Amino acid sequence: EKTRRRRSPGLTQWPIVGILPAIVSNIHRIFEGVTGMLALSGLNYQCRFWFAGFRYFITCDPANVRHIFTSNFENYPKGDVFAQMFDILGGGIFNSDGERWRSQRTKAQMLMTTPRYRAFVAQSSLDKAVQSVLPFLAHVADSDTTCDLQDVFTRWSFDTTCNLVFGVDPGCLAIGLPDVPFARAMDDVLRTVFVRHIMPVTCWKMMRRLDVGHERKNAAARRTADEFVAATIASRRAAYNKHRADKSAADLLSSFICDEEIAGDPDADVYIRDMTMNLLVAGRDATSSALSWFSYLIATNPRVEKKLLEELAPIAARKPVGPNGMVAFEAGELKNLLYLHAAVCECLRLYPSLPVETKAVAAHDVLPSGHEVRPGDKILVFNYSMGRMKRVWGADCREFRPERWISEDGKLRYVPSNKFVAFNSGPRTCLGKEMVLVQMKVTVAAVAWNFAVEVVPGHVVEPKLSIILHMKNGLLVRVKRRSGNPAMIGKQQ
Ligand code: HEM
Repeated sequence: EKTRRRRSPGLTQWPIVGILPAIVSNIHRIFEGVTGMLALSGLNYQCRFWFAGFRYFITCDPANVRHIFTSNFENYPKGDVFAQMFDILGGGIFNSDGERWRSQRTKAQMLMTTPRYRAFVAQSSLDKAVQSVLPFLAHVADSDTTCDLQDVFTRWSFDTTCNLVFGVDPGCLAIGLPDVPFARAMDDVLRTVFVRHIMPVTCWKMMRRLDVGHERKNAAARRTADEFVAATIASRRAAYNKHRADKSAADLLSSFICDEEIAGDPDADVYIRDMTMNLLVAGRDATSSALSWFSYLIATNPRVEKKLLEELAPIAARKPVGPNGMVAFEAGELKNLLYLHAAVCECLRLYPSLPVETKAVAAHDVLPSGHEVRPGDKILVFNYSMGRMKRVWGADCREFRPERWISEDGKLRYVPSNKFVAFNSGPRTCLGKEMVLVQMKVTVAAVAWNFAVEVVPGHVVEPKLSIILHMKNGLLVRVKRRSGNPAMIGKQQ
């Protein structure tokens, strides 16, 4: 086992410096490198950086995931270093542990599961598909040019998330693709967070103090982002104070402002700032990553595309064709489509938007795999690798095969969340999961039904080195309008 580990095609282990040289030389393919290493080392890998005095435990073992995220949840907080790296999130839900996290989660969950909010998500997803996504792609198709679909979905996601969280659509996905300072500021902030992940803490803190490099850009970006959020909160509060009786707005900011418990908090504005900023960060990049990988997978798997269109055909046949010759589907119409649901899950299994999750260790513990962890250790759960383990998903684990989610009797197969980790597992499971599934289904169904998407030949699609699983070179595609005739299923015009 030791010899195999040392010769791992993933990352080689050296005396004293451990896998550090391998990480540095494989940084461009770190996700695949770690996956190869975990496959050879039995799903878990412990490495020590003796000279730096800290230890990492890397895992994609479902038994350990259950233990860390659920059974012994209290022992594995996010930790202080996480909160320092993500300082943009303030004291919000992502950055908090213990009671502060629990109370925010309860509040956010309560507001995000009301029938009114669900209806708002469903309607705004449809509106955005009809008013922005389809017209934009029609423009690209008619002008016979290429476009970066990842950029399209990042803009879509920013507009959609801003609308759901702040009740404002900044219009990033307008034809002409305008520059939106708030969106650019958020990109700069998240780039800095990634750099902080791979740089020693003392080093980036020093750069922050000296206001140089990424940290300088980050400080300016944070000012832009904070000003936008503060101004939006102030104007909504003013509007609420003026028309106190009107509580019709369904966006989350309005719900926070109307909430009497929050209003009684002397730090209500800080609470609302942190909460909305966290939801914005949570929603924006994860959803755009998922939509980009889904489009890539559909474009390169004609068999799956055909089955998806066959499932949509009976619904499309009952619907009137829009004035622009296109058809969009409502969330309620897509809710029970099994193959569509399976394809979305299968995409997130192979391309989880958060490829890695980090946890701290509060007290000494022995994991189900037998490995010991101690306070000060850092745990890295490799969601990306979990979907690529034969021991977990079988010999065809690298294939995009939605059928694996469907049982022999044609029902959705139950898969535990410690094996399908895209939305996290246990008490910190993603709060946006149901909402994202609605948004994704409405968007991908509209795109797939109306357009054939082809990746530009020679364009290299590979993961970017980032905390979010974006594509390094974007997703350069050509789109062609399809006939609205279901008989044309799967055929490009
Ligand atoms: C495809 C899209 C998405 C994926 C794959 C995803 C996945 C995840 C994952 C893996 C976590 C755990 C992160 C961690 O603990 O570090 C998480 C947490 C969370 N997600 Fe999502 N997410 C998505 C979209 C959204 C959206 C649109 C929202 C709402 C606007 C949202 C709200 C949250 C919140 C509030 C948490 C924190 C939960 C907690 O700590 O208790 N997510 N999500």
